[in-house]
Amino acid sequence: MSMLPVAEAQDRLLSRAKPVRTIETVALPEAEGRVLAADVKAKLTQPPFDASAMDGYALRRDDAPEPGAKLRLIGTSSAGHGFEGVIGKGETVRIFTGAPVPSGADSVLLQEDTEKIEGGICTTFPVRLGQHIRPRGQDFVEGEVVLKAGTALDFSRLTVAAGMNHGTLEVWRKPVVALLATGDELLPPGSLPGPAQIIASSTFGIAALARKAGAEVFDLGIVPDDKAAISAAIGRAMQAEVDVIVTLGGASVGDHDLVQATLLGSGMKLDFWRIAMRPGKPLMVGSLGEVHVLGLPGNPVSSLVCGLLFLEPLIRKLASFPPVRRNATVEAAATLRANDQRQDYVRATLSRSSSGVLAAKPFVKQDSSMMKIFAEADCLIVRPPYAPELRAGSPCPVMLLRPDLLD
Ligand SMILES: Nc1nc2c(c(=O)[nH]1)N[C@H]1C(S)=C(S)[C@@H](COP(=O)(O)OP(=O)(O)OC[C@H]3O[C@@H](n4cnc5c(N)ncnc54)[C@H](O)[C@@H]3O)O[C@H]1N2
Ligand code: MOO
Repeated sequence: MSMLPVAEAQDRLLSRAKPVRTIETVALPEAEGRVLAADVKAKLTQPPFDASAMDGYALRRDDAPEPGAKLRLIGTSSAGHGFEGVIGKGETVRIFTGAPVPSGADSVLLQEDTEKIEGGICTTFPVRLGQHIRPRGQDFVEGEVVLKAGTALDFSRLTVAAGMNHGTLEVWRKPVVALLATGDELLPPGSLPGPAQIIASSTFGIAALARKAGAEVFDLGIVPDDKAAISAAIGRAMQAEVDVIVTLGGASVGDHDLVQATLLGSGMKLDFWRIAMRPGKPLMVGSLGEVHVLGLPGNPVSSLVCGLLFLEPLIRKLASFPPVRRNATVEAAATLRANDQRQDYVRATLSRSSSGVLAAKPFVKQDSSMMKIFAEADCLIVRPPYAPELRAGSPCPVMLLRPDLLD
């Protein structure tokens, strides 16, 4: 039985994937995690006026070059309430952080560097010309392109977008991923399973992966191993104009594995089926018109590993995000035996040795139905096809399951 190498399967899937190019206008709070579809120009200049950077006194530097200068207090400028007059020779205005610098002033002296005297202040520190003033437009000026199309919107980009006075932003539509769990034995969590029934779990992990990668999830629920039921669910996904259909289970060769046959009957073009990997061998990839179809194996760990290797990169490409960098090299904490023809993804924990080196320790049992071990794992040790024995202490390639949690 011929099996496609993992890298070739990934390339074939991704080379066909085109980023979604429908524009949506969304309110700023909904724009987090989205990708800009157009350049964003500043609608105003920031700061809109020369502003004080400190609480203190606005003055003319020539009036107080050295400590001991006495200045007459003629008013106050606070944020939102500027001083309308002009500062003349020997005069000062009380000023607060963010307040407009009054006309005539060219510097701000910290209040800590002054002493109050009758009718004004006496300086206790030399003044440098222009100190503690933020010039108008120091941040950005009206019409300036501050965020470019293609930028992913996170906390700092949303802040500057708001600061530029944008209440809405134009972003690419999220790819929509339909999820369908198949199997007579499956029940949703919270149900009372009968003797031959189990809980459908992998939908939740795949949905979480898909959302984190930038997709909107359309849950088609659970259908029995029945061609008409599978076909009807696929029809609902097509009608909803989803970008990707993901099926869970029924991908292998058993009498009840009907997913591929049903999809072919619905007009699916099969791209490939069966990958030289463990777990996840029965993965199937095809297309229904423009819609990508991924048939994931039923075993939860197999589904999730296929999700990490195929679904996540697909969604990120459709959503205009760069791939997640999950690959790292650590040390093997145990000796790993020589591999066969399938690329092995070995569940392992990571821990730091006393010398600070990260080492991956494989779980003894690697059955692809075992969710608990997968939840405890930090990484997958990647064992290429026909890799020779890897001795404990050797460099060891891994795929990180939670790359953002690694320091
Ligand atoms: N004769 C062969 N048998 C099998 C082969 C093979 O090559 N020849 N491949 C094996 C491999 S590898 C895998 S992986 C499994 C995958 O098979 P299916 O995709 O057809 O999965 P199912 O049979 O539907 O289910 C497998 C297992 O997983 C449970 N399951 C299904 N869906 C869910 C779900 N949504 N959440 C949790 N658990 C689920 C299901 O009850 C089964 O226990 O095939 C091997 N067989
Ligand atoms: O390839 Mo299967 O995914 O080993 O259990």
